[in-house]
Amino acid sequence: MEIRKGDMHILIVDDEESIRITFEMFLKREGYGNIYTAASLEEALALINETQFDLIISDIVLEGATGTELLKYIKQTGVKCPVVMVTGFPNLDSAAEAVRLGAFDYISKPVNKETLLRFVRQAMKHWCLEREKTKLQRENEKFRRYLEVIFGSVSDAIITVNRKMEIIQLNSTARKWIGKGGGDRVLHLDDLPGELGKACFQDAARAVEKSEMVKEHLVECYKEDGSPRIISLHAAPLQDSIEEFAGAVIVARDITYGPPESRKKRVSFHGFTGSSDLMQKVYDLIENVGRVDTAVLVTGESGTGKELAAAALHAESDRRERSLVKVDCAAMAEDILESELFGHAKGSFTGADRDRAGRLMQADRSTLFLDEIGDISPRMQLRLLRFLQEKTFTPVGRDTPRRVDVRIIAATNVDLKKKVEAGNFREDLYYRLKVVEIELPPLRQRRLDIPQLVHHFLTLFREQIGKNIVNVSDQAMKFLMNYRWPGNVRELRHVIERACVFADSSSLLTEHFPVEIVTAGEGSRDYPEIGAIDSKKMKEPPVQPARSFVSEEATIREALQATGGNKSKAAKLLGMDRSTLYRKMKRYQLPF
Ligand SMILES: Nc1ncnc2c1ncn2[C@@H]1O[C@H](COP(=O)(O)OP(=O)(O)OP(=O)(O)O)[C@@H](O)[C@H]1O
Repeated sequence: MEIRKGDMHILIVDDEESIRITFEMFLKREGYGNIYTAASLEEALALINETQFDLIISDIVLEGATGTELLKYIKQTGVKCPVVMVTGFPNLDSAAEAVRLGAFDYISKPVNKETLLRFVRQAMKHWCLEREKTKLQRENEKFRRYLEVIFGSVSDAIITVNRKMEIIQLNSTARKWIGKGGGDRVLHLDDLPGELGKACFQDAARAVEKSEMVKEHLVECYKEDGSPRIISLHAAPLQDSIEEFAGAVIVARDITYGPPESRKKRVSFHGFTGSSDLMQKVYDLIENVGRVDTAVLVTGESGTGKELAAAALHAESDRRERSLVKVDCAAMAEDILESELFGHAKGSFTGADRDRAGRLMQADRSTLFLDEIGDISPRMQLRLLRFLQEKTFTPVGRDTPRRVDVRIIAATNVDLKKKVEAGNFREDLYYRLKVVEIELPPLRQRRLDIPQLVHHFLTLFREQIGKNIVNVSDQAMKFLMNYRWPGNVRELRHVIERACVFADSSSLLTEHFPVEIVTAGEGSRDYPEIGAIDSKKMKEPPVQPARSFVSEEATIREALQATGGNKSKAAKLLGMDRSTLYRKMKRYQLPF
């Protein structure tokens, strides 16, 4: 840590003016800057209190005082600065005392220019080294404190031992695991109790004796309360700064997979709302399966959130940077679906006036969501099976196959297994699609989610519609909780939207809900007070005559009539997806 001569602050203390002037001149000519002089001890102390000096040159005999008093003052006050004493005659005792009191060196009078400059150079060299040392010590201390904080705050247990397996350090987690107060008394790794202690000793011994790393050594042990715990141990040899072997460090991580109830419940997940146990399982499954590049079949009644699940699976996967591509298989006739999926060459059929890449191509390196997969024709089933087996497809009207990297997520609300059994769906395709199945539970099986969903949609529509609706009356909420919800969350969403449109106060009241919801609740078992719902005690309510199902065909007919056959408008009016409307029209054999 070099100091430039011109930047230095040097104090000359001498009661003889001629010496002060001579020394100052010698130093200034040599390029040293900021030279201060003091004629007495008092003057010197006053200057020392004001200025941080890099060097003090002081006569050992001052008028009415001594240079050693100056040294004592410097020592007592902790001022850091080398002091060179000038002795009038070579008195070894006073010189020795000066050095004992912390003087850097002493010069005997008479002092010529060369001697003075030589001493100044040496003192400066020493001062620079001192400053460098202090800086390094400060940095080391800072670093040590950081490490201490990290060491103490990590959830892993960390133990360091020396070559003799004596414990050098334990962090707070390690102390906790070892047991109450045990950490203070444990001095040797051999003293650690139980299976964990034994394993730590073995791994540390391997690290120390063979200088080997131990990775992911799994140990099954028990917590103080008797519950099982799985620990993953790592041990590594420790070497000090001169590469000498110093011992080992052991890091132990608790990887026990806690039972689901011990983990925090999620109230929402990728667009889903609901904290019921059934939905927690769905969230966990999506999270785990999302990352694996496998085909997934999402099942569940209409409106349970199958499309949301597909989007969540895509969002959890490494393909998330590219857009999810969706194909609604029920909404299209076979030929159209074929060219939609696989693409076509210009002129391959009437109306094919240009090349079309198709959704599979579009979904390359992404995910293709095939909604209503149960509705595809046998020919499409075969084409899809080939694609899943070979990862290649040939666009309509072309000869050369194309290879793409597409993850398939399919969804259905029909019982595909039954379709397979009835010979209406290929078994081989069924198993290809259903590598993993995610079943979304109907809303009536997770009524605990209803209040959360109601408030979720209330917030959404309040903002969209621009009304200040903040609440739902207890009576209305009870009806909502008692209803069977054949259309599941989608139906609930529409019911809340409709209620928000009708509401003219700050609350949604019974009168704002459709009559079938209010009457369906009558006579059925009441659920407990909203705030006191216990999901475990909740069972399915007695099956109601599903009013909305009884009149469904007629309602759809009416809606189609009212919209002049416009299926998009009819679907909107009915509060269902276009694909759902198509499926239902098929089911009731209504003309397309
Ligand atoms: N748990 C949920 N939380 C919030 N919104 C939900 C939830 N489940 C479904 N929804 C909403 O309900 C509507 C229907 O969901 P979605 O389209 O995913 O259902 P689906 O099972 O695919 O229906 P279908 O079988 O009729 O195609 C959407 O508006 C969706 O955002």
